[in-house]
Amino acid sequence: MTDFSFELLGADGGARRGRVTCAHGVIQTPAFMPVGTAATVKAMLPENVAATGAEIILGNTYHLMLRPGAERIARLGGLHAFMNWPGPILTDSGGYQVMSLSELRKLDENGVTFRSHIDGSYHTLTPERSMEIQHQLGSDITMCFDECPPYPSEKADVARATQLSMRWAARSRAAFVNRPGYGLFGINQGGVHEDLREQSAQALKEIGFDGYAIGGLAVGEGRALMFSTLDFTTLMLPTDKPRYLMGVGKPEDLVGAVARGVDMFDCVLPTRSGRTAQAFTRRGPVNLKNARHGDDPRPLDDHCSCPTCRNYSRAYLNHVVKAGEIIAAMLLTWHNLQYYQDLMADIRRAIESGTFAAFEADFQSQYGQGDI
Ligand SMILES: Nc1nc2cc3nc(NCCc4ccc(CCO)cc4)[nH]c3cc2c(=O)[nH]1
Ligand SMILES: [Zn+2]
Repeated sequence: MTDFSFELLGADGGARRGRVTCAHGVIQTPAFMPVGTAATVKAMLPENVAATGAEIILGNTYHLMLRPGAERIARLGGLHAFMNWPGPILTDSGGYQVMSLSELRKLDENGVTFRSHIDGSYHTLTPERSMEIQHQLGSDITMCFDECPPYPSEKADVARATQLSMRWAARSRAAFVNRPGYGLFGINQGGVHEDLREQSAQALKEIGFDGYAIGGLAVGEGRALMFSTLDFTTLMLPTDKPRYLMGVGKPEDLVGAVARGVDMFDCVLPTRSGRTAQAFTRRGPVNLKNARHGDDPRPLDDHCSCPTCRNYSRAYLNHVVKAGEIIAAMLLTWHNLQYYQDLMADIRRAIESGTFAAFEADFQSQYGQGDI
């Protein structure tokens, strides 16, 4: 079995081109991970997710522990077999989802106790339990158990949450089952504060991880503050390990974060938008509910090779969206995931050819022009 590894293949300014090797395959970076929260990338068959070019997907400890249960998935052969996704899977550790989805009961040094948003039953997550669940799922990349402070927060509370998260990172590392091909990522915290980010980066590097995520962002701070925080945070992290910006983001966020040294991303935006009639195109987002599409025979994006753009008109998409047809979610999700993967492929090619700065300028001039 090959070891978990990251190869830095090249760089262009702050942008990096790399390759992650793990048990279930190889991931070209910069990479975007479609979100498969409840063991499904919503409205997509796994083979069609792969057809978009996605090489790795994200799963969630929080959702799968509540339903159908981590032990049950383990008995059925693990998450890859269960959901029929043969490629790499990264799982988030649950802390962020507890805070954003459940009725929190208690957070203390040991972990969090909460009520399920599904049936109100009580559950506890600790670093040790989160590691056990992600092991039972069979994740290629396990995330440390952390606390993501909300935005805005008093600096003192960000400091408290950051220091707790670093103690939990050490407990996560100690509880993680080391296997060739399987990696554990630390999660840098510190809000928008350079000194707290530095303390967190030092603590994580002393423990030692296979990759370093940047947490605590995409929590409402806005793009400018996210980018200014990235400007100093990525430089604190090891250059020879993958850097993963959690929960990001819009196409403009991806391009700007790659420019600042980020290698991996995940976001629910392309899939959630696919279910709410929003489509991404190289000229910006398009709302298919808009009546102006009702007679438009053109495809969504004539540069896109996805089945939606090859076989359907905007008029048809407008119709099935307004009719609330299931095919609307299928076609728009497929297109959005293809758009995100094509954007990442274009980014990787631009870094390889040393033209990323021109790519970023061209992207910004075209995107957001509004749809014709
Ligand atoms: N373990 C851990 N996980 C995280 C997940 C995150 N996800 C985000 N942001 C997602 C924001 C987000 C939420 C919804 C939509 C679609 C509708 O607009 C898009 C983005 N920030 C995040 C921070 C953390 C973090 O520190 N630690
Ligand atoms: Zn398309």
